[in-house]
Amino acid sequence: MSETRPVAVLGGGAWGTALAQAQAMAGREVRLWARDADTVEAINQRHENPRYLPGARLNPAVRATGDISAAVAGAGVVLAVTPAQTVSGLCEVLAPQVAADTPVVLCAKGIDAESGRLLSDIAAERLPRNPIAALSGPSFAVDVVAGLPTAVTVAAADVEAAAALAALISTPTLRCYSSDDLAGVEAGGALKNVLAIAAGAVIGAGLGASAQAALVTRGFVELRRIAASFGARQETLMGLSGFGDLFLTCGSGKSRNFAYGEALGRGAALEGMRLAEGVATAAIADRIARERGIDAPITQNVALILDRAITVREAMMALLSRPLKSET
Ligand SMILES: NC(=O)C1=CN([C@@H]2O[C@H](COP(=O)(O)OP(=O)(O)OC[C@H]3O[C@@H](n4cnc5c(N)ncnc54)[C@H](OP(=O)(O)O)[C@@H]3O)[C@@H](O)[C@H]2O)C=CC1
Ligand SMILES: O=C(CO)COP(=O)(O)O
Repeated sequence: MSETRPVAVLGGGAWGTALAQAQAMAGREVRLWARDADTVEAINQRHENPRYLPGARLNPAVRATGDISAAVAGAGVVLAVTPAQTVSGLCEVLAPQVAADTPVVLCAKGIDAESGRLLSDIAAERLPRNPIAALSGPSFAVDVVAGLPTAVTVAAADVEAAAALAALISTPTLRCYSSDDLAGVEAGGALKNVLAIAAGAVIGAGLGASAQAALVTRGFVELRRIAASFGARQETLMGLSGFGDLFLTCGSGKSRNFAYGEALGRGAALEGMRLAEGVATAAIADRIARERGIDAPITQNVALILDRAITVREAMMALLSRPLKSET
């Protein structure tokens, strides 16, 4: 793995653009693949991505292309940054284009809805010759694109590969810790989105900050149960990609998931709102919890709210009236 080879970023949305910007600001050669021709043009000609990060000025070293093979040719690392439910298809497209030894770092936060598997499982199947890693942690694209500091975790099954990748991707403002708990890092990042919807819904429905804190805390217990069923280690879930990201997204309207939940709670129209990853994850996490016999009532109620089977207030009443037990 050489530090002089370009970084390929696949996905011209908010997070792909922000990660490309972070790499460019650290002096690295960056090739950003976006499928939308207007986005490619805006980035190359005007150094901006008005559709996904309006107002952000991009480093001219971020070069975009609509040709995925050109983006990944000779790259030292590939960052895959399209939404979770597109990762399987992206890996299929990538397989014949990418060199066998090039690490592919998954940056989406979700669980594959069709199979109920973690994205790294899907990627390892589609790209059997490539080292697979995941990047997750508290990091709003709008913060990272502006060069504001944060820290995330880069995980891979092999501890040395994870450390080498973390060093490769780290920048002076994006500090990358490493972990060999791939399942823990991925599951924490995916499941916190469901709780961010719940937290936003509570605020939107006017149920107050105390309810928000209680719900997020009990939701974190569920997150840890469901993540454990994927093989996650508990200490990973207490770190940046678990608690850290939960803390960020469950308390800020800058979170797309929180904003989605908040609109739901207010009874506002959801049309025109951008995809919140937690919507798909709530349904699949609820299904997984049932199949595996895991008690996850908050996840279940978020899925019901998203299905319009129950209102936010009804969900809260249902949660409050469950049989009392000691806290675990
Ligand atoms: N936004 C954030 O702050 C953060 C997001 N993430 C995660 O990163 C992932 C991506 O999120 P984000 O960048 O915000 O999403 P956006 O909605 O901002 O952008 C999604 C991008 O993916 C592209 N895309 C969608 N489907 C496909 C496809 N099938 N093939 C190729 N490209 C596709 C879209 O292209 P087009 O414009 O043509 O539709 C768009 O460029 C999510 O899993 C999210 O949870 C993680 C950390 C921070
Ligand atoms: O994952 C994120 C920040 O770490 C972004 O969260 P949202 O997708 O809810 O905006």
